[in-house]
Amino acid sequence: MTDITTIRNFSIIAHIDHGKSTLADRIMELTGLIAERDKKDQYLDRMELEQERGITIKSQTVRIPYTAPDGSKYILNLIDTPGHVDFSYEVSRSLAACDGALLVVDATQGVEAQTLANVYLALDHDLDVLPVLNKIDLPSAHPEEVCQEIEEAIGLDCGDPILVSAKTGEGVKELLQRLVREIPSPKGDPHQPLKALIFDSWYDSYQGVVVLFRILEGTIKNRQPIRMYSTGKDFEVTRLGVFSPEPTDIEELGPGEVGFLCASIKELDEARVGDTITHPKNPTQEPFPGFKTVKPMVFCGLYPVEPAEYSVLQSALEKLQLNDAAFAYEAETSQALGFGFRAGFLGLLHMEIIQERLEREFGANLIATAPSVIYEIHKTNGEVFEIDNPSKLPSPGEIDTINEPYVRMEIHVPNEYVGNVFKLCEEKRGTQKDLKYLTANRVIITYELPFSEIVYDFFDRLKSMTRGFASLDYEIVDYRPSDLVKLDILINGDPVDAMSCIVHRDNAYYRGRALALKLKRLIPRQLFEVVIQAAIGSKIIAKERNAPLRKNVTAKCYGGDITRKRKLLEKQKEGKRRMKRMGSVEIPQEAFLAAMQVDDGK
Ligand SMILES: Nc1nc2c(ncn2[C@@H]2O[C@H](COP(=O)(O)OP(=O)(O)OP(=O)(O)O)[C@@H](O)[C@H]2O)c(=O)[nH]1
Repeated sequence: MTDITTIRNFSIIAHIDHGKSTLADRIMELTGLIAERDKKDQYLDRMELEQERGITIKSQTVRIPYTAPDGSKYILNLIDTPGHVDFSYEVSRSLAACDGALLVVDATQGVEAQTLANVYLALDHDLDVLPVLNKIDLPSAHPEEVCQEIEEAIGLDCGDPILVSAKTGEGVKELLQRLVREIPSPKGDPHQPLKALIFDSWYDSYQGVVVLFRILEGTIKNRQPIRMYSTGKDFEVTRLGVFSPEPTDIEELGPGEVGFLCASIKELDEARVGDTITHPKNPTQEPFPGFKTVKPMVFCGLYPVEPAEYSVLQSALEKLQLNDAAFAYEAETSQALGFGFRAGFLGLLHMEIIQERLEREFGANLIATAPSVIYEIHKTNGEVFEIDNPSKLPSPGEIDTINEPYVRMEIHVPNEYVGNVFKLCEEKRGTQKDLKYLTANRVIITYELPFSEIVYDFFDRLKSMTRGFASLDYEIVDYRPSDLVKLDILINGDPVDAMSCIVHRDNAYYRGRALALKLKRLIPRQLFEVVIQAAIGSKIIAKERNAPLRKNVTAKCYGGDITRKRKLLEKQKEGKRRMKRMGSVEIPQEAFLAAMQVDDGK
C-alpha cells in the first residue's frame, strides 16, 4: 500500500490539439516510465484508429513513479481524458477520480471553447486546476496575453504560469515539481469500509470485464470478495493491478490509489461506470452518488451491403457495444435496404468512429443512412412518443406538434469572423443569446439552435467560414415545438424510406429540389431511365431524371486489350461493393448521405 501523502491523482484537460497527449508522453519519458527508444508516438492513444485521427477515445490511466530533485518519491496517477465535445461525459467521470488537473492551453492559440467547458467540469468536481501554457517553443507563442485570457475568462489565478514545450520537453521537469507541490494528495482511511469509484470499465476477451477504479476509503486485496453497490452483486477479485504503463499485478491497494481489477464479470452492465465497489461483509454506508447515464442523441441506419452479411454486422455490433456503453443499437427493417440496424451515438464524431471501426476492425461492408436526431411527436389523439427515424413519422393529419431538441452553443472566434458566424447560425434557425469579448479581438458568441441543423454540415461550414479559427462547445438544453415536415424521396416511383428526412417547412421546397439534383448526380446512369422525385406528403415538389445509358462500359476499350478490360471490370466491381440494389436500380452509399450535403442556399 502506498503512503497516501505521496499520491497525486490528476488529469490533463485541454482543448483539442493543444498538446495533451504530447505532454503526457513527455511526462512518462522524463520520469523514465517509457524509454525514448520504445516510445510509440503518443502512448496513451492506444487504438490504431485513435493514432490516425490523433484523438483519444477511451480513457487510459497510468501510474508513474516519480522522484523529485530533493529525493522524495511520489506516485503520480495520470488519468487521461478525451478532448472532444461528444465525449464530455467521459471527461467528467475521469475527473471524478482526480484531485487536480493540469489545464493545458496552447500559447499560440489561447483559450478555446473546450478549454472553458473542460475547466468548468473540473471546477464542478472541486479540482485544483494548474494552468500550463504549452508550445512556448513556437515563435508565435504569446504567453502573457494567454495568461490574461485565462484570468479573465476563467477566473483562474495565472500570476505564476507554468510554461512548457511538450514537444521539446522544456519546462516539463519544473511542471512535475509544481504538480507535486500544488496538487493535493488524496484523503482516505484504510480502516474504513471499502468504497471505490468505478470510473471506467471495458470488455476484454481474455479477462472479461476490466474495471478501473479509485479507492476513496478502505483497501482492496487480490482474491477478496467485492460487491457492486447498485446491483448488490458479489464477485471475487481474480486480478488486481495498475497500468505502469503495461498492466502490472499488485497484491493490495489502499485509499487514494488508482488501479484495475478483474473479477470474472461477464457483462459491462455489472460494473457500471459511476458505481461503488464495496465489501460484502462490511459495506460502506455512503456510496458515490453515481453519474448521469448518457443517452445517444444521434441515430442512423446501418445495413449490410449484401443481405448475407447481416450476421457479420450483427456480431460486430455486439462486440463493439461490449466496449462502449454509450453506443446503442437495435434491429430495424427498411423497405429499401432490407434487414439492418438502427444505431444511436453521442454525437457525429462518435458515429464516424463506430462506422469506421465496423469497417476496419470487423470487415463489415455497410451502407449508412444520414443521421437523425430524436423527435418528440404529439399526436392529435393525445399520444406522445419519440422517433429516431424520420420514416417513422406519422402522417401529417395525425400530428398535433413535433418537438425537436435544441442545443445551446458557445462559439469562440476572432472578431473578423463574427459576421460569418451570425450568418451561418441564422441560416441554421439559430437565436442569438449572448456575445462577449474574451479579449479585444476574440469573441464568445452564444446561440440556441435546433440540434438537427448541426448534425449535418454545421462543423465543416463553420470551419471554412472562419478559416478554422472557430472553436465550439454545445449541450442539449430542451425540446421545442417546430413546424417540421417529412421530405420523402422516390426513385422510379418507389419511396426510399432510408432517404426520408425531417426538415423545417420553410426550407422544405429548397431542400427537396437540391436533394433531388444531388441524387441525380450521385446515382449513376443505368440501362433504363431513373426518375428521382422529392415529395412532401403526396405532393411532388421536385423531379429529376437520369437518361438511360446506351453503351456497355467495356465498349470504350480499344482493340480488345484484355487486361485493360479486366481492370475496368474490376474497378466496376470495386465500385459495386458500395452499391445497394433497390428493385432494379443501383444506388451508391453516398446517395444515402446526400441529405447531409445540401444546405438551404440562403
Ligand atoms: N511546436 C509544438 N508543437 C506541439 C507541442 N505540443 C504539442 N504539439 C503538437 O500539437 C499537435 C497536437 O498535439 P496533441 O498532443 O496530439 O494534442 P491533444 O491535445 O492531445 O489532442 P487530442 O488528443 O486530439 O485532444 C501535435 O501535432 C503535436 O505535435 C509543443 O510544445 N510545441
